[in-house]
Amino acid sequence: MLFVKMHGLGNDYVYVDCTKENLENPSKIARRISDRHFGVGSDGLILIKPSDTADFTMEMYNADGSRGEMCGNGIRCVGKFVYDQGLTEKTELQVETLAGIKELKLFVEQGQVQSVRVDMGAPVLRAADVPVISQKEQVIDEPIHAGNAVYRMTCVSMGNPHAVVFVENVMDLNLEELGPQFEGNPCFPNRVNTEFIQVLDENRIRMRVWERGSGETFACGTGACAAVVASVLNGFTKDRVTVELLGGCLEIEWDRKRDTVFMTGPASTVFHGEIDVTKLEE
Ligand SMILES: N[C@@H](CCC[C@H](N)C(=O)O)C(=O)O
Repeated sequence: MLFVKMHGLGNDYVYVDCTKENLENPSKIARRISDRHFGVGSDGLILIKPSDTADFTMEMYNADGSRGEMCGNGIRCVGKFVYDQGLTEKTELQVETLAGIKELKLFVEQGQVQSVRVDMGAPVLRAADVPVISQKEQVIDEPIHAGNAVYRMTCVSMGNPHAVVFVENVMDLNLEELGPQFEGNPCFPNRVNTEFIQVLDENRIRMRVWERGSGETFACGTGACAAVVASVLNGFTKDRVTVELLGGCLEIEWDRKRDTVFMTGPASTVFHGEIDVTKLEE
């Protein structure tokens, strides 16, 4: 299998051109290839496929082999991938995902993709649609028990489910312990991605993330969008916010008039490789 290892702010995936390759059992390959000791090492696997309704389809798998409906950092890399590989010459693209068709704009200078802006669509707040089990119509600043403590969360779907939790200092948290307590909490029927947010000022937040199916990652694009929506709803920030993640910064804007969220950030290639997937051990 030919692949390209890419990352968006350190949120790294193995990308496969499935307009050419045919992968059987991608969920199993995702688990094996993501292993950082016995595989390539990544937060998951992303397949680029043809689409009947858009320019391409993005199919994403977490490191545990589960399917993600959407991936913000991944979709920027898909834009760079199809442009760099000559699968398209377009700099404005539509990519089909399980969370609908997303529009990408590639900023290219001297043939190099510098950054990608994605229209991530409208945030979904209705609890049943996130999904999160609650008596409330929307979960905004509501309590949740995790471990021995009570946290307050705001739940947002960006096509995939997110719980956003505001804390004093994100660097003080033990995410290996805390993250799974949110991810596996019975109030989230589809599990959840959890963003821990420290508000720096009304234009800037700092975030660490525990991703459903992959654990702590260096960045999460859908998570950064959910975090900004939650920050606005809780009165902490304006609509345009710089999100500081472990791997760098994303610019997020919640356009309230059009009710859509724009995400802008980089996409990087690490290396090209070839692997015999039948020899990967689990
Ligand atoms: N890293 C991603 C999100 C990947 C999917 C997520 N773990 C899920 O299962 O929903 C991003 O950049 O958005």
